Amino acid sequence: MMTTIEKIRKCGIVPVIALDKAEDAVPLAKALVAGGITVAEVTFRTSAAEESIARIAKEVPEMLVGAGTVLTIEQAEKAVAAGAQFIVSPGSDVDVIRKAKELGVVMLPGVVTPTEIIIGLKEGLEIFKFFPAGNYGGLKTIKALAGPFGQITFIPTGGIGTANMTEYLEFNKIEAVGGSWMCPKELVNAGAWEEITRLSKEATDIFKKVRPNA
Ligand SMILES: O=C(O)C(=O)C[C@H](O)[C@H](O)COP(=O)(O)O
Repeated sequence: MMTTIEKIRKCGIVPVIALDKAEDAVPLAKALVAGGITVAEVTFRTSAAEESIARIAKEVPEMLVGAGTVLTIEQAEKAVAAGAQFIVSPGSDVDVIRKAKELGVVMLPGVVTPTEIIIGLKEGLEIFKFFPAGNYGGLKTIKALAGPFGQITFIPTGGIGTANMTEYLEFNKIEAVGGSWMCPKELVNAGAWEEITRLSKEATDIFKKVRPNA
């Protein structure tokens, strides 16, 4: 069986999902899967997050579902109880990192500075979300961080899309790229599932071109 990280690596793309209605969770997950995306980060930015994670975990078993924007240990507990298999946070909080470990799920805390990376390393982590990637220097900054921190890898998120995902994926210290471009809120709220599948397929086609052996 593949581990959570192996699944993320194989998919190469982590869609960041914000759902206003839990009823949209399963159709959205199926639209992503139809376009080849088998990972989803459902953000705790909306109150529908918990129920959305539960529905995807139950009804779309081929999807690896995780929770995003997890800022507190309570959210981490709720996410994992609902079925989240990984936890993403925009930043690094030691309590949340430890809670994820205790709950036995992968934790991907957000970092942009060496100090934040050192905090994560101390907690035994090796994979970090680099967020918001575009605003903090993108690939150039990731390459600079990879110098002193040769043992770690990144999932950059923020400001990534079809136009620049290739340059990120060409760097071997990048596990996958994250973003919301294939499932923007307007399309989700409009129930534009076919368009989301089309955008997902476009992204997975680019990923496969850069990493044909993933
Ligand atoms: O909610 C979180 O925890 C986040 O980290 C934010 C998202 O990852 C970014 O908003 C995605 O960035 P875009 O693809 O530029 O929309």
